[in-house]
Amino acid sequence: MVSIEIVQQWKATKYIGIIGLGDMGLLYANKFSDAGWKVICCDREDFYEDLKEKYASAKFEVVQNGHLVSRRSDYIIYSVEASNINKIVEMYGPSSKIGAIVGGQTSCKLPEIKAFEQHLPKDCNIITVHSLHGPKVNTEGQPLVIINHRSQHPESFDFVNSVMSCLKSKRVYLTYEEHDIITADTQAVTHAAFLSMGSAWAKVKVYPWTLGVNKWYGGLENVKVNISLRIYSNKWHVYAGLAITNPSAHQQILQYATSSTELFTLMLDNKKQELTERLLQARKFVFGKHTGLLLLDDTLLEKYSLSKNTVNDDADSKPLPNSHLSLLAIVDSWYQLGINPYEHMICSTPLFRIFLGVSEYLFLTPGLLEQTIDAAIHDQSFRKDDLEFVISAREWSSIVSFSNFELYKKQFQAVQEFFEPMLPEANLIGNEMIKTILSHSKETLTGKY
Ligand SMILES: NC(=O)C1=CN([C@@H]2O[C@H](COP(=O)(O)OP(=O)(O)OC[C@H]3O[C@@H](n4cnc5c(N)ncnc54)[C@H](OP(=O)(O)O)[C@@H]3O)[C@@H](O)[C@H]2O)C=CC1
Ligand SMILES: O=C(O)C(=O)Cc1ccc(O)cc1
Repeated sequence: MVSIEIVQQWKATKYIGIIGLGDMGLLYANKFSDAGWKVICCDREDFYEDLKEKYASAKFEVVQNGHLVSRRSDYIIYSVEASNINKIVEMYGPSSKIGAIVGGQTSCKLPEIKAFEQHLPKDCNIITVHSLHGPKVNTEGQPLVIINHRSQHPESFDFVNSVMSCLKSKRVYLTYEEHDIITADTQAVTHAAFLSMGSAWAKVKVYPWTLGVNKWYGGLENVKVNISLRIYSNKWHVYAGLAITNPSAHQQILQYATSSTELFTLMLDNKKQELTERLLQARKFVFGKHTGLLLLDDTLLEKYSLSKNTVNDDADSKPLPNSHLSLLAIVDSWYQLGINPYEHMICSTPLFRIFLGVSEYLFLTPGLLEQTIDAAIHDQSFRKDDLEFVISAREWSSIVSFSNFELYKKQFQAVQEFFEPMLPEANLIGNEMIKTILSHSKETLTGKY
């Protein structure tokens, strides 16, 4: 433990540098400077005049470029696009102050660490971080991974911990290899599922919340819509970077596409028994040891609908049972890959916890899985949508496997455009939903895992 006096001394004498003043860079710049640290930031040199004006009254300083940040900062954090990390570290890394600590915020650590090892002077320490949440989520209590990769002095690690403590996040100490495997299991596959739902809806040109109480109605459906739109309201490069640059993520996303295809084929072939046996095995593997309360419940989520309809408006129509292929496929994927998702809870994002919560609800609510399998086999209402979903899951998997950033961007932005008019409202409702879920699941999460 470092004494308060030492921390005060560090705050008075040391500088934190942030290269990349986008969403996450700005979050850190505000948090650190509010906590009394001296912070120097930059974004692209072309933006300097605008940024200087925009942040004239901020507590942090804006300078022209990464060279100027690097030569003055004792801890330098690269908060830039994952696909550009090598190029940007190559550019500014050699300007790092002698003995500086260097880290980054990119979501996959292998390319970041490689860039640091290749381009930083040998006297630099490498201690990198990853906040496992988006820029608008309260940092308090969320997981923050800290990777102490190369440090000459124990003090460097204490220093980074002192800086990060103002986020009040739950610090998790891992190697970069552990980090990348876990985030492939959690983040990458979660995004693949919700990206596939969104592109399937965009392809059939359906805003699912507009179909009255017949289809996609109720708590689980609200989660699918809200999270999918939340992802599409973000920047494509965040999702592309974390999936494409992480080799472990390719396998996970491919398995998700394969599970979706195979389960859908069993539905088409009317193989109810085979489908049931496969899903029961998956349930036993993933949820077999589950005890206590569920992470989420359907009624909690009922009110977060974008739909203006209520069941009373349309008393004659009954919601059609969904096959929930997207949720069946994730549990099957975990089973096929031998992944216990609860083991990753310490290092999970809000979206992953919600995805696990709704899957848990589907598999553990008495009778619901059986009812879902029945609908999947006998009810054709979601067949066309499921087909589009399978195609989309396979498309995303191919794009990621071929590491095609351009196609990723094109596909992402086409869907984004389709949902554009709804994104602001969806985000408001989605934020409320996430807040409720997170506060509801806090005790369950910390108590159980
Ligand atoms: N958004 C999220 O939810 C999270 C993101 N991350 C990771 O954090 C990193 C940053 O993400 P985020 O803040 O969302 O992305 P942003 O696009 O908002 O921020 C990145 C910023 O870096 C700037 N930049 C590009 N090149 C340079 C350069 N040479 N010098 C200085 N600045 C430069 C970009 O400018 P320009 O736009 O012009 O290229 C942009 O403003 C990514 O690696 C992402 O994966 C991690 C956790 C959560
Ligand atoms: O919670 C999620 O999965 C998000 O979508 C936000 C996010 C994006 C990238 C990260 O590296 C961490 C969190």
